[in-house]
Amino acid sequence: QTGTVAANPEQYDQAYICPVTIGSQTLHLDFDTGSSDLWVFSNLMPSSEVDGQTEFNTNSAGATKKDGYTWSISYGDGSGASGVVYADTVNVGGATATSQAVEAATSVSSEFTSDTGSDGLLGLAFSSINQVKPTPQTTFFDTVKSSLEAELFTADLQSNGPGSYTFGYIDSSKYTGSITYTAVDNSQGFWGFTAGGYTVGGGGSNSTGTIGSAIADTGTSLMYLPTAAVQSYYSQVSGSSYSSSQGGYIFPCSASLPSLTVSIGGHGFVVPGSNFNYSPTGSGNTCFGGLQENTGIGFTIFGDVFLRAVYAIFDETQGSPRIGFAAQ
Ligand SMILES: O=C(Cc1ccccc1)Nn1cnc2ccccc21
Repeated sequence: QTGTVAANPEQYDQAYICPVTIGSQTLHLDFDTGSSDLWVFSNLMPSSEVDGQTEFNTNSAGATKKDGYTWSISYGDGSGASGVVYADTVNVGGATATSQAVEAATSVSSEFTSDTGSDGLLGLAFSSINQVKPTPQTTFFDTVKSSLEAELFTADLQSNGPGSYTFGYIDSSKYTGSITYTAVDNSQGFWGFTAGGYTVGGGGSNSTGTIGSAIADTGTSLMYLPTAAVQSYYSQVSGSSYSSSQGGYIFPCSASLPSLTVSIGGHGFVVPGSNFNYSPTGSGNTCFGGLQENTGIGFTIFGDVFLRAVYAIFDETQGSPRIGFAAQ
C-alpha cells in the first residue's frame, strides 16, 4: 500500500498539519520527525484546555482501551502533554494501520491549547523514543512500513501553500536532479546525520568550519546551527543583532538576506535567503531570523526552514536507515 497526504502550513510556516482518519473521525495532526508519539486531543480533557480542536472520541466503537498504559511527553521548547492509550484504525492518505496506538490526551500545555490548527501530533522519529509506559508503542510508520510498497516516507514542505508527505513511494515530480543519500545515526531515536561545510551567500566558499551531527526535524520550525555558522551568516545581514528580549537574531524586515549553502553527502544544498525571514517580531519593523544558534538546545536541528528547500526521503529500505535530500 501507499499513502499521500497534504501538508498544510500554519501561519508563518510554524508547523505543517495533515488530515488523518482515526476510526470514523478526521483529525488534523502535526507530522513530526523529531518525536515518536501519535497523540490527540480527546474527550477526556478538561474543556479549559481545548480551544476549538477536534477531540478523539475514546467512546467510539473502534477504539479499544489499552488498560494500564499511560504516556507523558515534553518537547525541547518546554511544551508537553500526557494521557492514556487506545488502539484504533489510522489512515494517512490511504496508508492504513489497522491497530495503531492512539495516545488520547487527558492534559496538554498551553502551547497546544493555543495552537488552534492542530488536534495533536503524529510522530515519525524512531519508536525507541516513544513515551508510552509500561511498553513503548510503535510509530505509525513502524506499524505500517512492512505493508508499504517501499519502506520509506518523504516530506515536501512548502511555504504559503500545501506540500505533502508520501508513504511507500518517492514522487519524482517533487524534485530536480538526483537524490543524495547519507547514513542515519538513530542511536538517539532521531533521523540523525552529519552535515559538512557551509557557505554564506552565492559567493565563493567562505566557510571555515563544518556543521557536524544534526537531526532532520519537521516538528521544529526553524534551523538551529552551531554559533560559528550563525554568526558568520548574520555578519552578512546589515542591521542584524542578537536580541535577548526576542530570544534570537533579528534584523530590519527590509534587510537583504543571503542564501546559505550546506554540504550534505558531498552535495551543496542551497537554502534561499527568503527562507530565513521567519516572522515579524511585532516591534520596530524588525523580523525574527529563521536561522538561530543551537546553544540552548544541545544539538543542531535542520527544521522546516531547511526542509522547505529540499525534497526529503526518510528511508529504511536498506536495512539500516538513511536519509536522502534532493533539490526542488
Ligand atoms: O522541541 C523541539 C526542538 C526545540 C525547538 C525550539 C527550542 C528548543 C528545542 N522541536 N520539536 C520537535 N517536535 C516538537 C513538538 C512540539 C514542540 C516542539 C517540537
